[in-house]
Amino acid sequence: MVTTGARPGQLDGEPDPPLGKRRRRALPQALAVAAPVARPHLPALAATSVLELFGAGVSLLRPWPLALAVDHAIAGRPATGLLRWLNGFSPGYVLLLAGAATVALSVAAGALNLVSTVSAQRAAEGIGARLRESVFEHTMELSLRWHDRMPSGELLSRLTSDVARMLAAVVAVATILIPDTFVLLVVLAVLAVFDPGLALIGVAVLPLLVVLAVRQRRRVRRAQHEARDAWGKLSAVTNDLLRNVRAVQAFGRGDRARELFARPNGRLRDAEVKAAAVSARWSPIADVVLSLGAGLVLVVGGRAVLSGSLSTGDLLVVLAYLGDMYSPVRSLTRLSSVLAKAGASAKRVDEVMAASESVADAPWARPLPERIGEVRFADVGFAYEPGHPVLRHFDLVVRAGETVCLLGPSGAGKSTVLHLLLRLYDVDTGRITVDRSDIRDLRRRSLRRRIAFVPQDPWLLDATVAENIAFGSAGADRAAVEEAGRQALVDEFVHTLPDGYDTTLGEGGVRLSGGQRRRVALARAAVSTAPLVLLDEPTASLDPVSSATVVQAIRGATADRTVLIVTHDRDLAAIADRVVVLDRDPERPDETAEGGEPHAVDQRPDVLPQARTPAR
Ligand SMILES: Nc1ncnc2c1ncn2[C@@H]1O[C@H](COP(=O)(O)OP(=O)(O)OP(=O)(O)O)[C@@H](O)[C@H]1O
Repeated sequence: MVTTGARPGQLDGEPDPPLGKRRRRALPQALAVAAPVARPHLPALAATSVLELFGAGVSLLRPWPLALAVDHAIAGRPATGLLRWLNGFSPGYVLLLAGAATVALSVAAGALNLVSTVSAQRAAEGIGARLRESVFEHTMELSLRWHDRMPSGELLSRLTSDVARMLAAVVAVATILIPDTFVLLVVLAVLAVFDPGLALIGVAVLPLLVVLAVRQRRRVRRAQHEARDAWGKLSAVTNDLLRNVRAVQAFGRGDRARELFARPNGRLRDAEVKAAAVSARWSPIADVVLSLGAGLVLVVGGRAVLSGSLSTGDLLVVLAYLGDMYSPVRSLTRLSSVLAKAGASAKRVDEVMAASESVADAPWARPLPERIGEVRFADVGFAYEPGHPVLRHFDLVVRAGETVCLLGPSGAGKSTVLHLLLRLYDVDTGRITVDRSDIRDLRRRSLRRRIAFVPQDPWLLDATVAENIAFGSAGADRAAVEEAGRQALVDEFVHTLPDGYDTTLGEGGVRLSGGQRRRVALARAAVSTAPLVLLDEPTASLDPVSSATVVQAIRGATADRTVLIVTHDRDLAAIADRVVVLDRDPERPDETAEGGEPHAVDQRPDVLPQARTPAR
């Protein structure tokens, strides 16, 4: 479980320092991000590496049947050492044995490779699932200010494709790094024992290769950074356009949407082409350098065969081992490219994981009791953007059991008042108290559990009507859901849906009308037994008859509860015990784009909106 916490002394809204100033290099960064979630899968990865080692060991035996066939069966040289027992057999039989051994070694190596690849993939998928879970959990804890800055499409691309690239690196490390390093070392040792001179000639090209590989890795990483960023931007734009497909079609602006899509799409194409070219350039370079070594061995070894100091079979074995050595060298340099890609992705995932802007619980935070009394905003100041205050010196008291209606012009900050009480954002100055306790000293979860909230844009999940209503209260059973549906007039339309309360609503509740969505959101509040109810324009987009019924329903559902309503609806305002106008103070200078600063004015509901009393 990855926990989120603000840096000591960090406030909500205080952004994290620029990444470059505090982050690690790409590879350690990849390890730092993946290590905590990879730990439980380390035994499986270790088992994979052991299987790969066996596979590599079997592969290393492959040249020997060839030498057997050439030297003993074809050239007629007597076998020595461990193979002396073959001398009693005919050349045909030795050839048969060599052929059978070649097949058997291939089958064994293939089987080991299959098992190890499946096992590595399984471990990697386990790590991936946990990593995605950790990143997701972390983002759920991050402040809305952070989410306001981070486009959801960009976040989605980090959560999915960047994590996938990191997994590719995990699999590659288990299946390439460890076994191939082993193969390389064994082949070097065998070559050194077998023919030290030829071995030295063969490996002389390796330092050059290492220098080139390091330079290549840097280039790949840079190109991959650009490509990953381009991916993120395209995802963000696509997500935005898809979410607004109705607006695009309604305004007939498919051309503009195509234009908006085409720009990041083109940039991604260019970035990917560049990244692919950088990666592709490597393969021929490595091959040329390696063939240089093999060519030298062929010349020097061939001369030794001609002079009789080396057998043809031995030269073939040296060349085969050089081939065996070059193959892991090639894959190790390719691995460096995979790691560079993973490093670029890890940086993007780490950027999310390292974000610590959260409306965090204070270490001393305590739970809020079940029953709550007075809610007070005292001299509250708040700005989404520095220098653009939305609320300043805002005071409001809502007593236990009271229904208070918040009125005011669009943009005055009414919804913001509700968001601050929910601690979706923290106040910049002043304080909000519940029963004299500053809400920053209370556990967020307990605070939010004591509040039923109907937002202005009802957020519905792609789930059934019943599941959407039950979202308002963790313990709600079917009977409670249907009762809440009855109270919020969901009953009126639910029977027209194909599966009633079990109808899936589609993304964002797209299968419902605006008014129907609002009723489902109201039912969410009705099903909750929270003592404090916050309603943001609950009767908007309802027809007058439904609105009147909903007003009555709200009355019934909120009896004995403390209610704060934001509305422009006079009928709804009439049920309030008190009306507070959140206005912009005309006597103060215009410091915001839209006018003066907002302040609260109490009014009696029956004299709306002319008469005003001084701010509380
Ligand atoms: N996430 C945000 N980031 C930056 N500014 C925001 C954000 N949300 C709201 N604002 C700004 O804060 C101001 C108050 O917004 P708020 O939604 O509280 O107004 P409101 O009184 O509820 O308006 P309405 O009656 O139109 O719903 C507006 O000027 C708005 O542009």
